[in-house]
Amino acid sequence: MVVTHPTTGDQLNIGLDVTSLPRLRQALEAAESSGCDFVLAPLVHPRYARPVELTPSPSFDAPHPPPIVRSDPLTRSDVELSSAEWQSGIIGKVSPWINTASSSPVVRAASEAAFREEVAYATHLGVRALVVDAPAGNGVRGAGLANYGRCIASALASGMQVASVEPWAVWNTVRTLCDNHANLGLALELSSELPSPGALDRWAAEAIRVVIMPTSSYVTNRVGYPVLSRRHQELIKLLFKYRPFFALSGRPAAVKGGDGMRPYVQYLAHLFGKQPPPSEAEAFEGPYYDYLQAPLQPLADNLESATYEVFERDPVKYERYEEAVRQALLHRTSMALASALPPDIGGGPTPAEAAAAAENGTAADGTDGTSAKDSTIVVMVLGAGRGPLVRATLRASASSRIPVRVVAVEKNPNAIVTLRNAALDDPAWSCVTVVSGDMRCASSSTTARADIVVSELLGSFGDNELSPECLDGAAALLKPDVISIPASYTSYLAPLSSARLHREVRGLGAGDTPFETAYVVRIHKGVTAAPSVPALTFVHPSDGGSNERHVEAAWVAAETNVIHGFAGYFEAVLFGDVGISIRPETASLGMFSWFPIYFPVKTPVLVAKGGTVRMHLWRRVGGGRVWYEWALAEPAVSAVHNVGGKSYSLGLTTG
Ligand SMILES: C[S@@+](CC[C@H](N)C(=O)[O-])C[C@H]1O[C@@H](n2cnc3c(N)ncnc32)[C@H](O)[C@@H]1O
Repeated sequence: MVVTHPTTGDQLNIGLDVTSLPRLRQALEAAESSGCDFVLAPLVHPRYARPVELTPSPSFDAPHPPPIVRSDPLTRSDVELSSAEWQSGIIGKVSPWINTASSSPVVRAASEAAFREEVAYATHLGVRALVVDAPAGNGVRGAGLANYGRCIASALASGMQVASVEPWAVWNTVRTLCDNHANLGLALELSSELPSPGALDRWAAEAIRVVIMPTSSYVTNRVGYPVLSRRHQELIKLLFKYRPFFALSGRPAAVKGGDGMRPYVQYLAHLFGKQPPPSEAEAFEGPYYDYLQAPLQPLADNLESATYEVFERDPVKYERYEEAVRQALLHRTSMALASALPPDIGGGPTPAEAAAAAENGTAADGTDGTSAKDSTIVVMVLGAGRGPLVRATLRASASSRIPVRVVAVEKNPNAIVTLRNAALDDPAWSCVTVVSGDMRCASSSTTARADIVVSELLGSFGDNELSPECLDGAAALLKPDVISIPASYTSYLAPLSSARLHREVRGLGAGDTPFETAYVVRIHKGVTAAPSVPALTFVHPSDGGSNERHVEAAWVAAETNVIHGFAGYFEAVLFGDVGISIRPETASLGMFSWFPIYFPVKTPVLVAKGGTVRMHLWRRVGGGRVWYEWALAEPAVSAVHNVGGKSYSLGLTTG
C-alpha cells in the first residue's frame, strides 16, 4: 500500500530490502501487511551463483564472453507474479557475488556474463529498477572501476533503470563513464552515523532513486518505539522532496508498535504525513523544478497577459516597492521643506511633520504652503506593465498622505490597453497619466519630469533585462536630483554542481549553442559548491559611464564536487534599507517572481574540497545588443563561452 500524504495526496513508496526470498508471493504479501508497497529483492537466488570455473572469458578484452551454458533454470519462473506485480512490486538486486570490477580476469569475465544475464532477465520481467552493489576493495579505482562503469553503461543502453550503491567519488566516476545517463540513479545507504551537512547536500543534489534504511539507523525512544535522531529526521525530510523509494533493511529490534518492520514503516509514514503542505511559493515553483527557460526579454519582446498575471501574484515584491516609494516620498518631502527653510534654521522637519504638512497644504514649520500644489511630487513608473507598481505608488501616497502625480510609461501596446482602462475606471487613478512608448524617447510625449522614478526591469541576474540601458536612455525624463527605485542592483555568482541541469542543456541540441546560453531555472537537483559572491553592480541614476563590465570571481569549494556551471542571482536596493533579493543567503522570503539564472560550462570540471574555483564573466554591449561571455580559470581553463554573443544575446531594439 503506497503511503499517501493526508492533505496533499502526495505519495511515498516504502519497501523492504530482503536478502533472500524463497517464496516471492508470500514476501510481497508480508511486505504489504507491514504497510509496504514493494520489495527490494535479488532476482537470482544465491544458490544459483554461477561457479567461476564454468565461465572463464578467454581474455580481458574479449568483447563477447561465451554465454553461460546450463540446463537448470537460472531462477524462479516469471509466472510466480503477474507482470503488473513485477512492475510495481519488485526492485531487483544484482547478485552480490558479481564483481565486474575484479582484478582477476576470470572472475571479471564470469561476473560480466552473469551480470548480462541478470540485466536481461530484469528487463524481461519489467521490474522498476535494478540495484547494483558498489565495487569493493581494489575495484574502486583504475581498470576495475572502468570495467564496472562500462558494464553499467551497457545495462543502461538496454533500457534498464540502474541504481548503484556508491561512495561519492566512485559514483561520480561511474556517472561520468555512463555519460550522465538519465536512467542511472543512486541507491543511498544510511547508517547511524551521518556525514557532514555539506556532504549530505552534495548527495541530495544527485539522482537518488533508492534510500536503504537499516533498522540500526533508528533509535528506540523512551516509550519503546523506533524513531530517528533529529539529524536523521532532517535528512529524511530533505529526501522526501525527491521522492525516492525507501527500502528498510536489517532485522527488526524488540520495539513497540507491532510485529516485524511495521513500526519502522509507520514511523516513516508518520514523518511523511507531518510534512507541511507546500507554501504558496513552493506550490508555484513545483512545476518549474529543473525546467530550463529562456530568460524573458521585455525590451525586445512584448510580454503576454499571462506573464504579467504571474508577476502580479507575487505577495512580496509589490509590498517592498510600496514601502520603498513611501519612504522615498517622505524623504523627498522633508528634503523639499528643509530647503525651503531659511538657512539659519537648522534641522529640517521629521518625516511625520513633512507628511502632515503636505496633507494640510502648509510647510512643516507652519509657513504658508501655497506652493505645495505646484510642487506635487511626480512619480514616474517606467515599464509600468499592467500597472501593479502604479497601484503600489498610489497606496504609498495614501498611507504617507503625500499627494503625487503619476506618469506611467510603457512600450507594450497591449499593456497600454490595461493601463488606459484602469485610468478610466478607477477613481484612484485620476492623478495618473499613461504614456505609450519607449522610455528612451518618451521625453517628447510628456513635459513631466520625475522626482521619483520607479522601475522593475530586473532579470534573474539583475541587469539581464537591460535595466541599465533603459534607465540611462530615460535620463531626459528625470529631474537632476531624481530618486531612483531601485537605487542599485548587484548580481551574484556561485559555482553550481548539477548533473541534472547539464544533461538538460545537452538535450537541447548538438553543438556549442546550448552551452553558450544562459537559462532561467528553479534549481532543484543542484548544489552550490560555495556561497555566492558579488559580480556586476549598477547604480541609478548612473554617471553615464559604460555599462560594460568584467568580474573575476573566486570561491573555495566546501566539498569535492563537479562544477557544471554557475548559478546567478541578484540583490536590489530599492530605497534606504528596503530591498529585494533572490540570493540564497539573503533571499526575500516568499518572493517568487524570479528563479536563478544558470550559466553552463561545456565541460564539467572536478574541484577538490578546499580547492579554488575561479571564473571570468564579461558584460558586453555593441551593435544594438548586450551579451555575456564567461570562462573558467580554475581548476581548469575553459574556452570563452559565447564569444561576441554568437549563441545568446539580448536585443536593445523594442519589439
Ligand atoms: C518585468 S516587466 C514589469 C512590469 C510591471 N512593472 C510589473 O511589475 O508587473 C517590465 C515592463 O517594462 C516594459 N519595458 C521594457 N523596456 C521598456 C522601455 N524601454 N520602455 C518602456 N517600457 C519598457 C515591458 O514592456 C514590461 O511591461
